[in-house]
Amino acid sequence: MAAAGRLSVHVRESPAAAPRTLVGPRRAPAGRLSSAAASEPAAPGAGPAARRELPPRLRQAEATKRKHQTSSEAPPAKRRNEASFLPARKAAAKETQRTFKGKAQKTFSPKKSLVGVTNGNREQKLCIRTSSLFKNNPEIPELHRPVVKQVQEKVFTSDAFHELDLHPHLISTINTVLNMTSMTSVQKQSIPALLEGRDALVRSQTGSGKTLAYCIPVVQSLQAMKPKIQRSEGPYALVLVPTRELALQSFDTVQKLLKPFTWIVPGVLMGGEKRKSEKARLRKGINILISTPGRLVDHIKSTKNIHFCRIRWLILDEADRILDLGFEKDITVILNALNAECQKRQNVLLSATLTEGVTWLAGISLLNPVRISVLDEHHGQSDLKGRTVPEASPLPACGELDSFAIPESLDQHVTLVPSKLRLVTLAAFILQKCKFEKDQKMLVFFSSCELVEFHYHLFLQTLPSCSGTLASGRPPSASTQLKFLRLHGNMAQEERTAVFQEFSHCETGILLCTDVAARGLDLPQVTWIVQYNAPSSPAEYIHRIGRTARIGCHGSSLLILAPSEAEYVNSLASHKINISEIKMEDILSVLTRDDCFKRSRWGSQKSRASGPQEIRERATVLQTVFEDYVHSNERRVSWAKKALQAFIRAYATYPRELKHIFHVRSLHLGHVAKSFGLRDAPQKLSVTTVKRRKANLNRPDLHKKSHSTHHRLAEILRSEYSSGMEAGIAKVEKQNKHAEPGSQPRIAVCSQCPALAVGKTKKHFP
Ligand SMILES: Nc1ncnc2c1ncn2[C@@H]1O[C@H](COP(=O)(O)OP(=O)(O)OP(=O)(O)O)[C@@H](O)[C@H]1O
Repeated sequence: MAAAGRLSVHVRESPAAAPRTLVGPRRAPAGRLSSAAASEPAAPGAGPAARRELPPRLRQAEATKRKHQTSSEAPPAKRRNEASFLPARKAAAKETQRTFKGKAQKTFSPKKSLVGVTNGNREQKLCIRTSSLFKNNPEIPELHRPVVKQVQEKVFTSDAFHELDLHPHLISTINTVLNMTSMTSVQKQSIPALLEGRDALVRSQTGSGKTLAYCIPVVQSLQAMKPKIQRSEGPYALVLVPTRELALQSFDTVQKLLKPFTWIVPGVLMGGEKRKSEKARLRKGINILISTPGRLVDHIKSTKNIHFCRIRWLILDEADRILDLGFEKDITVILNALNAECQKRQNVLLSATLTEGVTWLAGISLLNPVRISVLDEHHGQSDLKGRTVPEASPLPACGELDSFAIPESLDQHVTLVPSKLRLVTLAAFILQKCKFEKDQKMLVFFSSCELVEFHYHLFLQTLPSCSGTLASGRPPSASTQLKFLRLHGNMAQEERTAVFQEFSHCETGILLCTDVAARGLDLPQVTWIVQYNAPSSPAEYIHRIGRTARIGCHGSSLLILAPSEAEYVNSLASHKINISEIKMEDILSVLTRDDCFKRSRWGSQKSRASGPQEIRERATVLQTVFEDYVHSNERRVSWAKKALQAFIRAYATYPRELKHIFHVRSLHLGHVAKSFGLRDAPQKLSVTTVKRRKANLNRPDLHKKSHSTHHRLAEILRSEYSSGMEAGIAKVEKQNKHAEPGSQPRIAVCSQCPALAVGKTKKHFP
């Protein structure tokens, strides 16, 4: 049952097949989702009395829909007036209509595309029905992309590590074990400042070497302590990171640096492991402790052998995420525990994105901090000579909060795709890059665990079977075989770690993931980042795309937006993020390179379509592959519906400042359903939070609107960044792991951390 104030989406089945328009007090356009459901919508298939209660315009829409009942098409949806922010691309739109405008539903037989159909009976399965993908779509607006000058940083310096005053063994480890000689800009600025004993707030672009920027000073200072550190003395340095994978990665780096200093013991606490064995390791002693906040809180509360009296360093990597929603209670507990035991330590906050949260914490927590920000001197904000910004300006200037540095060698793209075509466009893009191009490694970001699971199984079961004959007649080579992996917060830890390792080491592959992979992960040779669901903030956009183009390498990104979301490009531009457009048609055109998407009409006759018509037909064949898979049994249909619900749930959690772009009311349920391989929109989908909120209008105590939004967002984040100790989750994870592809996934609802009996501390640090 959903907790009060939390979004829940209810789907009630009804025998009628036609998609429903939901009716609420604030009426949505026909076919669009209305989140306000105070007046109960007339049920599909409900009697005439119920229908009579609909306003005349909607009654008409209902009638039109009944006419369309055999197709999954909702009646033509009236577009919202998008001209206010982007004038319609009239000429181009006409062209699109001319070339892509579909006829009504057609009958055809997709060649070699029927999932679960063996070669023998494949040809017999004719007359598969797929409604038109290219009909009644909203116009794709012309993207008047403002060209902005991106903030850029210089990654490398010509200065070598041996120029620093470090232990010779540490320098030789950096040179020989890590294979590094010159410092990056952020390392050149941070290492000396931290070795002076200063607190610091460090910002530099993704993939610029921030991990070593704090690890080297920590190791240098701890190895120099006299008398030598004893393992049994416990933690001298505490490193907090938001995810388990990042904890593992940072642990790996620290371990390498400690090779010559065997008396210093590093350790990682990250959930997923048995609490008992972590307790045992803590008892033996860990000197550099790397942990996720949730897991550390669990130990603070339950492990006697954890103490912080010798802590000299506190590092918050990805500080803005750690201080963000969902972690604030954990951080409060940790800081209170630290402050109770140790009085003097060095505090370091690092991130590629400096947000208000970090600034606030820096303001109250860092003592006489140095701010290190690597920015291009051409922008007049730089300090590339290696100087650090003096105490007089420890915090960033206001304007700096709004723009982020982006790796110079990162090409960013956006494509506008109507909802119905999203799934085929994503699949075509994956095929284009990972089947027809060599050595591509791709990350695809989704908004929730359920979406990752759904698309993972769907693509795993369908796309490799589409890798039949290329248009050239050649069979695909082994190197063009598609390898799908997935990573999200609801997976069992062993599987998460295995996937992380596998994707790190493989040369090609497609990792479908949630934001659990957005922060800090250093996955080698990633060439493409695809954002299938837009991120909830520009900072998250930066971190997601930052998984490619690291440390001076080249990389590309693609953001997939619905036409109604086009304004998001302007929103990114206001943060100095520059994106160029790729046309959806150009992505779909790759399907003409693969003969398994060739359509044959009525069994044998090949389609003679060419150009845009051929692309349209092949996209329809691919959509049919997906729909066949989803509709091949009831469990898969219900699974797709759950994924659709999860999508809408996540869509409802965009922050207020983005609601004018991403609002559930602008979603067309029938069209969105197609992007989940559903032929019909689920019946009576209602988002009951709004209803509940309405009902609470007379309850001033429940008026904390922003709190409930925060709470929902925190719940979602928490499911991604959980400590791994939540009761019951392990069981669900295990069941999911062994679930049959396409079977009903059990969705673990990660509970909030139990209420913590610690009040908010005003001053956390000495
Ligand atoms: N001086 C250096 N020379 C060569 N490679 C380096 C150097 N410093 C770091 N690297 C490599 O650069 C990559 C990125 O480093 P790191 O993960 O620390 O970046 P980051 O700034 O923390 O990124 P993010 O903001 O995404 O967390 C790693 O593979 C690391 O080994």
